[in-house]
Amino acid sequence: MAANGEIKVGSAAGRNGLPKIQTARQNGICHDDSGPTVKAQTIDELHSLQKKKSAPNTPIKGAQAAFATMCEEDRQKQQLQSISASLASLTRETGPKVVKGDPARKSETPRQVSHVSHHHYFTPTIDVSDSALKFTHVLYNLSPAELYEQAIKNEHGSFISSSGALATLSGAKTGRGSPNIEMDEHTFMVNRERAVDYLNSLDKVFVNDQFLNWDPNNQIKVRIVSARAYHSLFMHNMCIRPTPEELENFGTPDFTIYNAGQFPCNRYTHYMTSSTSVDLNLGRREMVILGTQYAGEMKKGLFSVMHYLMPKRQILSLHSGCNMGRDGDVALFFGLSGTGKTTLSTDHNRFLIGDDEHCWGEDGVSNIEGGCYAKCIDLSKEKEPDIWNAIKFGTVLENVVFDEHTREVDYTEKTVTENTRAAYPIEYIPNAKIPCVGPHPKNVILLACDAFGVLPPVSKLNLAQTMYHFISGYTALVAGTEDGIKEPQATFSACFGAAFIMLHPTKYAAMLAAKMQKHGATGWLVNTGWSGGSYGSGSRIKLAYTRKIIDAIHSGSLLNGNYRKTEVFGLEIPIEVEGVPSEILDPVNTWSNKKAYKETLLKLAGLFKNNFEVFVNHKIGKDGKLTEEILGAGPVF
Ligand SMILES: Nc1ncnc2c1ncn2[C@@H]1O[C@H](COP(=O)(O)OP(=O)(O)O)[C@@H](O)[C@H]1O
Ligand SMILES: C=C(OP(=O)(O)O)C(=O)O
Ligand SMILES: [Ca+2]
Ligand SMILES: [Mn+2]
Repeated sequence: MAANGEIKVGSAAGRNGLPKIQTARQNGICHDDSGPTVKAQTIDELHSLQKKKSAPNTPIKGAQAAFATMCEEDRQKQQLQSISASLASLTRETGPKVVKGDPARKSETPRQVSHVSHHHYFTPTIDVSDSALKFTHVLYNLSPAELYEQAIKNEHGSFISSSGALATLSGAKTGRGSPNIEMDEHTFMVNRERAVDYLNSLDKVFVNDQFLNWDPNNQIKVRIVSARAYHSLFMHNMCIRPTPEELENFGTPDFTIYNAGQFPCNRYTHYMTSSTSVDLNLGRREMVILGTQYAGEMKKGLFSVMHYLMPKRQILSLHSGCNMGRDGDVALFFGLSGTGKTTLSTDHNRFLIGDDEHCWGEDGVSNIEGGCYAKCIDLSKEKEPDIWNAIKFGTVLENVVFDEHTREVDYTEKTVTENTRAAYPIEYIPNAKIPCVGPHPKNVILLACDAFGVLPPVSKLNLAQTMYHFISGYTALVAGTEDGIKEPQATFSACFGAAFIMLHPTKYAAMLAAKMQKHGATGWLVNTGWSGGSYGSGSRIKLAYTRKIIDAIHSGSLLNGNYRKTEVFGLEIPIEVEGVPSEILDPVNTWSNKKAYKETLLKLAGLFKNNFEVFVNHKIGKDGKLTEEILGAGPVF
């Protein structure tokens, strides 16, 4: 019998097969079977015992507890002042009265308020409007578990999937628009005030203080103020997560996002053509989101900021995935959305540095982000096991459809959108390279999903060709027409990221050329799109084949193979690649209608030529000869 009166469940089964319960006795008094008494007088106290205090909210350390408490109070005060300043509207000097914690957890609020007012900080003063008297509770850098609870309690369409991910809906917008950068200051301020007033009107806002860029010398501090737990968890996953110590010394952010995505912009405001607006102000180091809850806006908005800040330091910002082999060979994967950056950089045989946004500086490459944002449409465990396994507790799963009872996700479902996504911390990929930095790239792979089906599955590029295709930034998506007939639609997006670049495309191209030359990197063009015909008659190149091609690039075996040149685009294509049927390496072989092939090839060549027209009068870097070569590196017909 247990001395303290606990209940023991006996191993001997009773007559009905269930374990026999031995009720403990003390001093001959039979106790009830509710177990040891807890040190609580009320149910609230009992609940409070459940939770152990932890960093970063109360980092009280050992014998220095008293001292640490004082520092902690000061630190909290400073932090709240900083957040209040972030939320200040333009008509007031300070922001709302911010309080840490969830207003729903009533027991916390008075303690926090009295604790802070002791420091003469939360004494309400009559200000210009009633809104200034209002408290806004700040949920500061909550953990994924806390954010799950907030989302499930308060946000419609939030559920736990069978694998433990947080399934959410982004609302009416399920994809990205393009951000406004060239609007006037006044209009920005109108939108900023609208977003800030909206956020201040809420009982609680989420604040994330995090970092961007794994290169410690070029890291920036970002603050994200948002109204939804979904947005807070998304950024928790996508940005670099500070340690408790780093958070303690965070100070003032370098850049702040105000995400008021549930609230529309005012369409009577100058420049506003819809109720959606994503505005970047580099001078104020702020971004304002109104009218769209698509979380990708935040990540790509910050990426634009990096495209401005990094080149000023001679660091090239890249819209690319990046991984590294066991021998330290680094590859970059450029490409527009859906071309395979995330899929192909997530490679079980290599170390993942990042799937989407990188910097290339003096010492090598660094990932800007702390997480990945994978497309989930038609995701399969067999073809993409690492991404599949990353969809677990902590991961945000956007706009997917699942069984209402089992919460099993059907990744083939496009009912909400085709752009279903998973956002997870990079360490959810087993072979992530932490810290996410690596040496200078050896291979620069340009990905195009050519739905016309005329680009070869792989071509080796010289430097001029690499620049030509980098500046062109081609891919072809499949868009539905009014008739419902789907046909390929060419997209050209300079530097594979026209929406994010802040300088003229040739500036980034010149930097890339210089770095590739200096470090002896080889350029490749890989078509992850159609083979055997355009969309409709041909089919998408098997992922398994593309992986074999990529393997051959990494290993160096493709560099030393035999090549021949294609007509029109003048691309060097290999005669053979291990594990890939040789006949598919030249697309003409895969088309049964050779005339249709030639017509389609010339059609695409024409689109390339038209697109490049705007660049013909630009010099690329200081090298006049390279500029000439680049202009000659396009299709000839
Ligand atoms: N041959 C292929 N190569 C790369 N991706 C392919 C291929 N065939 C099909 N896919 C699919 O195309 C999508 C590529 O998307 P993703 O890797 O997220 O692109 P990005 O990161 O460039 O936006 C994935 O859903 C992937 O499964
Ligand atoms: C987040 C995005 O990036 P990608 O599709 O390149 O992964 C996006 O385009 O919305
Ligand atoms: Ca993209
Ligand atoms: Mn991606």
